[in-house]
Amino acid sequence: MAAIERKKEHRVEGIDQETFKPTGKGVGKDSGPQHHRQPKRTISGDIVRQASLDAFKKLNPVVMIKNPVMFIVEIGTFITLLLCINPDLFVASEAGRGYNIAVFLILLFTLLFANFAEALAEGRGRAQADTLRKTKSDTTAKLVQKDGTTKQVSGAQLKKGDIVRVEAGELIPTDGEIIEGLASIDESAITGESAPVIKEAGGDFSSVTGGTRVTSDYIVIRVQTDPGESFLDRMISLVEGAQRQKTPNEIALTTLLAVLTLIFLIVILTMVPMANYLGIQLDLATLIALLVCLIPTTIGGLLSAIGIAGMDRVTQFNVLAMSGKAVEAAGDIDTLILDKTGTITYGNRMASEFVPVQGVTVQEMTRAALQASVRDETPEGRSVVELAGKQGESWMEQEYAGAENVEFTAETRMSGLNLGSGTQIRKGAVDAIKRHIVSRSGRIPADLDDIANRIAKAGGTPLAVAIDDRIYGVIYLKDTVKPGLKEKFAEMRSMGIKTIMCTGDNPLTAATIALEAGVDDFIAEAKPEDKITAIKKEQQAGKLVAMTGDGTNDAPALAQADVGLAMNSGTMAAKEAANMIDLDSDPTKLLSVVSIGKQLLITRGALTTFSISNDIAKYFAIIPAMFIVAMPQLQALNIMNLASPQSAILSALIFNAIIIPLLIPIAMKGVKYRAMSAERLLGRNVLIYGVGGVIVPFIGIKLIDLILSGLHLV
Ligand SMILES: Nc1ncnc2c1ncn2[C@@H]1O[C@H](COP(=O)(O)OP(=O)(O)OP(=O)(O)O)[C@@H](O)[C@H]1O
Ligand SMILES: [K+]
Ligand SMILES: [Mg+2]
Repeated sequence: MAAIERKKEHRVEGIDQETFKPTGKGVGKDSGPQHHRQPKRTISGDIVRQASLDAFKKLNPVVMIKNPVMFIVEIGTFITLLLCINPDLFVASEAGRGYNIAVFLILLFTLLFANFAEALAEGRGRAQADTLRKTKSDTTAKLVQKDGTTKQVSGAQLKKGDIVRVEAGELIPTDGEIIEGLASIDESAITGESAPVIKEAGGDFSSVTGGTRVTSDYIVIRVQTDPGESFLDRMISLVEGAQRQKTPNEIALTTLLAVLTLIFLIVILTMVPMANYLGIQLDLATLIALLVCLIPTTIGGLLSAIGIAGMDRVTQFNVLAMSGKAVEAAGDIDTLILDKTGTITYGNRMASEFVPVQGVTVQEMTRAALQASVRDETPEGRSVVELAGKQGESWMEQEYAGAENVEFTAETRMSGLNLGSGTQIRKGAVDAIKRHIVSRSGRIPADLDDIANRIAKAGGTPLAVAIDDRIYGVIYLKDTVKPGLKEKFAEMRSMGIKTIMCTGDNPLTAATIALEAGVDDFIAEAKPEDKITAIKKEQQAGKLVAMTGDGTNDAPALAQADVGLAMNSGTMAAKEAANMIDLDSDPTKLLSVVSIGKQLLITRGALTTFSISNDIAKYFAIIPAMFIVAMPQLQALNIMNLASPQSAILSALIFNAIIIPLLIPIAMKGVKYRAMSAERLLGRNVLIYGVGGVIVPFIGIKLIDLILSGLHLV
């Protein structure tokens, strides 16, 4: 009935079966021009203007206090502002008003630069959120009512459970599951991919996303989310950073920086009585300048920009990360577990041959396969009905009147019908059917295993067909491995990541596909709980585990994994359980996410190293300047030979401020990451950012001092 008619309609529409590859986009190098990634978002003038404004707004102390290092700078800025008004406000001071104003302005810019970095990182996401919001613009929907008629309602009113009809050319109003129909859908608003995908009721490709457009045929969907909770809503709040929370790593680093700040504060406070004892009058603006130079303002000012930019980079790869924590975890992944069908292969397993066992004719086998599949709404089931139809086999609705449908589950790995007459028709994984037949004391045909093995060795999925206690033969389901996987998995191996394919299919098919795809290991005949067990086993061995999958049966495992990457082509359940969604449905995308995660961790480490090693030069600039008048023997320390004590302090403070915007590009783009061992990477970065952090400020401060004194400003 409906199934066959739909298939016909679909052929009339001229959709070639060859192109019926719902997930076959953006994979590997071979995808070529077919794949249209979103244009790389650059920083526009608008974003810069908005970020400059936001930099001032973020001066609000209530916002600032979340960043302890910069909050201390803000207090210092406020005190120097008071000193500009009255230099002798707290203690009598010899510093002139001009000096106080200079310190105040440099401190103010230090704050603004740090705020600007954060606002700039946020700005790109916000621009993308605005674009997405346009997609969400008021849609109307055809709500299907109880009596079957439709009524126009606003898309914003739709609730979970509502039934909506969407025709060709219309926007899908919100997320749902197709319950009737098959259509090609343009998902470019969300994925940036312009080639339409085909979605249909039943199976793993039945979920549709609000904001995408039906381009042919029609579909009837059951709404799956309440207002404000759709995928598009979540995507908007994600890219705009509304839900951004500090990751555990970030919190740890913020705490460490706060402790460092406190230590320097104590050191500076104890300097005052010491200096008094030596008869040196330290002036307040200088003490504040010294404190600000020594506390880790560089990393303190760039920390949140680094995190935001990392998330943004993931989005640029067309991956939605639900949390920064997941991105960081990706940077440390040891094991990757992948689902087979729909992840490693395209997932449109299609019946390609009916192979009868000895004593059964091809026609009998074809008929048995058709009977076992007439009510099977999965893509596998439909493809059986279609192939049988092509071979001239037909069936009558009345033959099945009163038949009970046995739906496919990943647990039983079988599907079929129980006829009113008591006849049981089944098809399913060969071992499952064998068990079923043995339990009914039936006979296993001698050539069954040979047929199944031949199909499995070719990488196909064999499905045995049985009526009552007799096995008729095997359906050959063909599926194609996505191109370019082998190279990507090899790259993962070189990064020390182990790949394991976990499939419900038999061991032989699994072995063939595993070899073809180039994974390190595989687990066959896995039920959903076996996938979780596999993940837990790795986790108990202290490994961080990533899982990619697309099916409803993958959802629990996606939730258990440290990084769960769902294919956008998959079910809503999988997408909800995962903490990342790949809009291109490319399992090797995890490689890019791993690189971005590592890059994020490395960038944060590198800039922290740089920030702290900067202090050495600042000591040499400031300490002699403060004490040299009273203690000429400190002259030995005055290796930088700066123009005057005031010039030394201002130069160090200016360097401290402008290093923040100078490092914004690195914070945003991330430190260059190459696939190499963790130790070598660490060594390399300590060398560059540690040694660089010592040398650069010596040069920078000296240069600023030369300019200031050259211009007779100090
Ligand atoms: N519609 C169906 N009717 C009967 N049996 C099926 C059907 N679809 C799949 N099977 C059988 O059940 C097995 C497991 O199902 P399924 O492929 O969904 O598992 P899985 O764990 O998602 O693994 P993967 O997606 O990696 O192949 C299949 O290998 C096949 O033998
Ligand atoms: K500093
Ligand atoms: Mg699956």
